[in-house]
Amino acid sequence: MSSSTPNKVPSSPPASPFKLALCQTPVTLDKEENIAVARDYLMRAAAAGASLAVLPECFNCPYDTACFREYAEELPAVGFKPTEDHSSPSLKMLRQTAQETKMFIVGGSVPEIANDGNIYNSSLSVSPDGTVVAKHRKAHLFDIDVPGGIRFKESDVLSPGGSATAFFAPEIDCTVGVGICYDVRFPELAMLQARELGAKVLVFPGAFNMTTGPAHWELLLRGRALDNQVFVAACSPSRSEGGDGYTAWGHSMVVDPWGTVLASADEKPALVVTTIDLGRLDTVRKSIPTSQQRREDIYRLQSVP
Ligand SMILES: NC(=O)CC(=O)C(=O)O
Repeated sequence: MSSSTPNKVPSSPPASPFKLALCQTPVTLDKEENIAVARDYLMRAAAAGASLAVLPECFNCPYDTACFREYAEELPAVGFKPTEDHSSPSLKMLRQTAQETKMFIVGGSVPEIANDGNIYNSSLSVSPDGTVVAKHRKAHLFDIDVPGGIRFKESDVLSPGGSATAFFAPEIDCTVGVGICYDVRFPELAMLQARELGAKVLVFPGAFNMTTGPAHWELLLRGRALDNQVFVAACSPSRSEGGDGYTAWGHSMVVDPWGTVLASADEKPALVVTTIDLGRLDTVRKSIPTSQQRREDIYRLQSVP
C-alpha cells in the first residue's frame, strides 16, 4: 500500500488547543440542497470557532449504490490550486467556504468519476487558502451480508482506493489522517496513518447503519483512538432514509487518546464542536508508553499454505 506524505513533519512542543467541528447534516435526493446545507453547517462551525471542520460520508448524495454514478463528479488531485477552475460543485463549495472561514475542511466524501470511468467514494480536504491538501479514496469497500440485518455491496459500483492518507495543517500544527467509514474497521490503516504518517487526529466521514451502528460504531472509534493513542473524529449524516432504505446511524463522535468520548450527537441533524488539546496525546503516550513497548519480533503473520 502506498501512502501519501504529509507536507511537513509536525514541530514540538505541541500547538495550542483548537476547535474541531463535525457537521452531522441531513442528506436527501437533492444534490444542490445537500451542498447548500453542508455549507450552512460549515459556516456555523466557523462561527463557533472551529479551525478544522468535517462533513459526513456522501454528504451530497444518498448512500445508495444506485445513486453513485448519477451523482458522481470529476475531482482534482492533491495540490490543486485555488486559482485553477474546476467543474465540481462540491469542490467549489468546499474551496469557497474554506477561504471565507479560514478553516481546514475535510469534505466528507462524494462519489467521484475518474477518467477511466471508475467510480470511487472520495474525500477531498481543503486548506484555508483553498488548496486541495488531501484526497482519500475509500480503500476498503463495504461489502457485507449480515443475516437478518443488512446486505450492502459497494463493489457493485465502486472501485477501491490504494493508499493511506494524511495531511499537515500548519495553522493548528497537526497532522490529520483521513479514512472513510468501513476503513475504520482495519486497524492496520489507522496504525499506518498514526505511526508512519504522524497523524494525531484520525478523521472518518462515515455512514454506519441501524445494524452495525449500535453494535460497532463507538467501539471501533474508541478502539482506533486507544490502540494508536490519537484523537478520532467520525462524522455521519443524520438519520434519514436513503434511496434504497439505507438508514444512517448518526452519532457523530470525537474520542480522545485515552478512549474517552469528548463529544457526540444523537441521530438528529447536529453540529458537534469540541476542543482538541494535542498535549493530551503526549500525556497519554507518556503514561502508557505502548509505542515503545511493541514486540515487532513476535508480530509476524504467516500465511497458511
Ligand atoms: N458504510 C460503511 O462503509 C461501513 C459500515 O456501515 C460498517 O462498517 O458497519
